[in-house]
Amino acid sequence: MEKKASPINRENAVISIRDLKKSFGSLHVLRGVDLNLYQGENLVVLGRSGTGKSVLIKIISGLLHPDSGEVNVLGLSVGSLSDRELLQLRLKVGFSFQNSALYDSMTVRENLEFPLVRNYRNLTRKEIDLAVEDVLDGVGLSQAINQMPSELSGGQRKRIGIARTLILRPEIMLYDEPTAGLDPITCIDINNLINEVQEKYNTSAIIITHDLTCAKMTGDRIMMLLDGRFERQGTFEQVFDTDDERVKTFYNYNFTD
Ligand SMILES: Nc1ncnc2c1ncn2[C@@H]1O[C@H](COP(=O)(O)OP(=O)(O)OP(=O)(O)O)[C@@H](O)[C@H]1O
Repeated sequence: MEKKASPINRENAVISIRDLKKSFGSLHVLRGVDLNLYQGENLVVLGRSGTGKSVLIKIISGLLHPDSGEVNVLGLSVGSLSDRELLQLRLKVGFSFQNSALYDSMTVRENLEFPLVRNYRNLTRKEIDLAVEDVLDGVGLSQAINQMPSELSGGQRKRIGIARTLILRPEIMLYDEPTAGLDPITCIDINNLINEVQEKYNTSAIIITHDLTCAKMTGDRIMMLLDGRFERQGTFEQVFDTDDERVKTFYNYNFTD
């Protein structure tokens, strides 16, 4: 169940965030967040529902604007980019959505082609086919190429959703609740896939979750959002080795290992 060590370059932070704040009216969601994601690292962001995990990754990908603070992604300050520069950056930062975001009226092949054709207009038919076949093989679903999303299981849809993000060969993957709504065995399959993606595609990743098995299996490092800040971070054991009642409650209600 423990994650095996990955080659991580701690000299190179692909994402660095300093004193990030974000409120919605009187709701102060992020109250001074600091974070470094190192090249090659799987970083798990844990937190109870509503603590601002999704807000954080939306800010990283430029979908939401922070109130204050510095957000640096692949050497670029996200807040100062033009719309065009932001689109270019988003090609390198893959966002794997909670609901897989597949188009129901398209086959698996068409779903995978879509981001490629939209972003790279000069590709040949052969290049597109090869990219689709490669990424499907990468997520272990070559046989599903002509199926419709409605014919797939929840776990398979999740895999195709990840493949659709991977087809653009992002340097960074942002996984929003990758195991939400899946049975425990399928969760383990998806956790293994996240680790395989890290290894095979050399991605750095932020994995947003409140699933502690997912955190333990996929995280090289874990950061826990508590009251709008990262108050605990380290290995799984380090994060939970505490008398802090907020952390103990989270552990006791979640973990059934
Ligand atoms: N665009 C928005 N406008 C107003 N409030 C928002 C907006 N986006 C998020 N919020 C609020 O910010 C808080 C944090 O939301 P967020 O979706 O980041 O939580 P989360 O930690 O991802 O929770 P979950 O695990 O349930 O997805 C919530 O109270 C939410 O209602």
